[in-house]
Amino acid sequence: MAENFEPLSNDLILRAARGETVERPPMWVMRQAGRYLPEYNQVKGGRDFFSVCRDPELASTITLQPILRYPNLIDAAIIFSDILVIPQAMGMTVEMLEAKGPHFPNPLRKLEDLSQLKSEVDVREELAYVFDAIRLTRRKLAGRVPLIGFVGAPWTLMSYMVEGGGSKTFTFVKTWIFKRPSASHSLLARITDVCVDFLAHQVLAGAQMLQVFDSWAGELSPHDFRTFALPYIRRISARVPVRVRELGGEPVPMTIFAKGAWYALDELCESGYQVVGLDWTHDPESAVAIANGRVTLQGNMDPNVLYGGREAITQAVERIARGFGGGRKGWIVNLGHGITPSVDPDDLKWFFEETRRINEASD
Ligand SMILES: Cc1c2[nH]c(c1CCC(=O)O)Cc1[nH]c(c(CCC(=O)O)c1C)Cc1[nH]c(c(CCC(=O)O)c1C)Cc1[nH]c(c(C)c1CCC(=O)O)C2
Repeated sequence: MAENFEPLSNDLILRAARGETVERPPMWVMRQAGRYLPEYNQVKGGRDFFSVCRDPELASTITLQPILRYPNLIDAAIIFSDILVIPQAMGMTVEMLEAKGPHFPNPLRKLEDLSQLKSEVDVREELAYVFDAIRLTRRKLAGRVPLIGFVGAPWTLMSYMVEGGGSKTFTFVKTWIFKRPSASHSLLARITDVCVDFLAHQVLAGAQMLQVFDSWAGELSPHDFRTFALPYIRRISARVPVRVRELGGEPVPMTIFAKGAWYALDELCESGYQVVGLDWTHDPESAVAIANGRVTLQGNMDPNVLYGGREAITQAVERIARGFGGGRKGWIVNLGHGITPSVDPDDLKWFFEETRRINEASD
């Protein structure tokens, strides 16, 4: 059963996601709890990344850090975790190497490698630590802002599982999809089942909005995106609300962020999500025209503008706010991808303050 938490004092992002006209556009940034924050580095210390994810007390503390540092500027928290907890729950070993990123010692290179995957994944048991972290975070947030849960999209997760980490060429995973399309579809379907169950249980634990990260969508041609990514993205949005109701909960708004899939914006607007995330390769004006009121858009300043200094940030924020038409309807402010580790937290504060100032001036 879902626990009773304090009512929200700020539900701006939920109203914006539902397509309502709001007093100002809500804002948060992807990876807002992370290495650019000295308080994150302090809490993490020398600890292993995934052991921090598995510790609900630490994970909830880190989730709240940006909310406490930027009071009244951020309109949502996102649970501190990682998209790679799913491959782990399915039976794979994933390590986070200092300064190198994720590493799978036994990636899925051959069909036989699939034998390391569990035939049945008990999400409630394997990922109980995420649900505990969500419950604890909701208690600590005490209704300040909604809490976002998330998952990696099947194509992105399959890429990591096959490549064994990040990649520049995606040769191994592309070998899979082009040489073994039918085995690829079965693997994507297995991953999708776990994603659906995981997202639904996050809602039952207290997640008030959900985001699906398809970080490697842009590596596929439009045709291959439609074949190997989009069907599973759609399956998730179709099944999660059904599964949430089955478990006795109420469905929540969902966001799809398919990085690099600018060519698929029209289809993403019809993929069953209330919010579509945009990376910085979109012109806000054209994206608004394509979306044409079907969804709320989220984004999309290039995170690297945060390295350009205050004047550059102000100019970008002004231009983007104009592009989204002032943002009283259909816009959630964010970056076009995650904030990177060397950003000065005061420059992010400037981004938030300038966004607030500009959107209030347009009243
Ligand atoms: C692709 C992906 C991953 N993880 C994630 C994605 C999708 C978003 C995207 O496209 O960037 C999602 C993610 N990872 C993390 C969050 C936490 C919540 C938040 O957004 O604040 C979220 C939402 C924490 C993290 N996940 C990771 C860190 C840094 C690890 C550390 O502290 O040592 C954090 C704070 C590690 C991670 N995890 C992953 C990579 C490639 C890396 C290493 C490189 C990097 O740091 O950017 C996989």
